[in-house]
Amino acid sequence: MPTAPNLYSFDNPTDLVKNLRAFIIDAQNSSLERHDVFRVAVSGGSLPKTMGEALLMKGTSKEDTPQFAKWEIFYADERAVPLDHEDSNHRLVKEEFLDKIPEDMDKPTVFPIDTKYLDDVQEMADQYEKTLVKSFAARDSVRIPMFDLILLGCGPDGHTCSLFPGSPLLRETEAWVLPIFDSPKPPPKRITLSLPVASHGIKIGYLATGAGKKEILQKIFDTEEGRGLPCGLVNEFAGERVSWFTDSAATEGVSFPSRSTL
Ligand SMILES: O=C(O)[C@H](O)[C@@H](O)[C@H](O)[C@H](O)COP(=O)(O)O
Repeated sequence: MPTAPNLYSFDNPTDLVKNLRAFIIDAQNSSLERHDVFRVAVSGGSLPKTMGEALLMKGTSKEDTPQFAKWEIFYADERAVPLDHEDSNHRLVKEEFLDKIPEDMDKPTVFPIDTKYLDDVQEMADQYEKTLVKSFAARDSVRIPMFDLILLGCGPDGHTCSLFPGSPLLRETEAWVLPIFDSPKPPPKRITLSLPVASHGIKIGYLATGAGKKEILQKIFDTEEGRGLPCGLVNEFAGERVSWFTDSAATEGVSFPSRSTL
């Protein structure tokens, strides 16, 4: 029986960024000890900017420094648009993080979508799944890929990745990557990790800050209905493997009992 997710609520953005960094570096260090590679999946939204802020701070020791040469970055969800399009999650990650990595540091290996398949999102999802198979199955022969870290956001309706409330995609048990043709959040065509993969990370970090997240966090943590929303399902399946990085504006009124700081 999984134990409850961790909900960290910070009073100021600097503390949140520092703690998010510690969480990511800790996940990196234990992954490198285990298999000498750090496989991370990231979402879009507000996450890439904060992730950039967290990882571009100077480290104080080797243990406190990102070893980017060993990082493999995948997309937890991506919009079916060119990589330099304003809606592209890859563009966001590139501008907010990758392009800002100092010259004297190594660069992560990044796996963007193949834009050959922009007009065929089913094929795009299948091809992205093949990219995962190459990285995971060859090394680990796994049924469900287990990312070392999955960094996600939470939409105002409780969606996560591009898994939206009520979507039949939430029932998927086999595929690793799924196409979306009619996303309620634009743009409509996307690909996303399936729920089993999104909730299978060794560590899962959520970023949800600001008063705009207050109602949905209350719902997810305090109501039965919220526990059935995509973010609530990740909480339920992954339990203590999930850590929420939030601020006081977002958690005001949440009565979740194990609220704490790192
Ligand atoms: O590409 C996307 O649309 C995202 O991956 C999506 O799942 C996002 O993470 C949430 O909508 C939260 O977004 P914010 O962090 O901007 O609220």
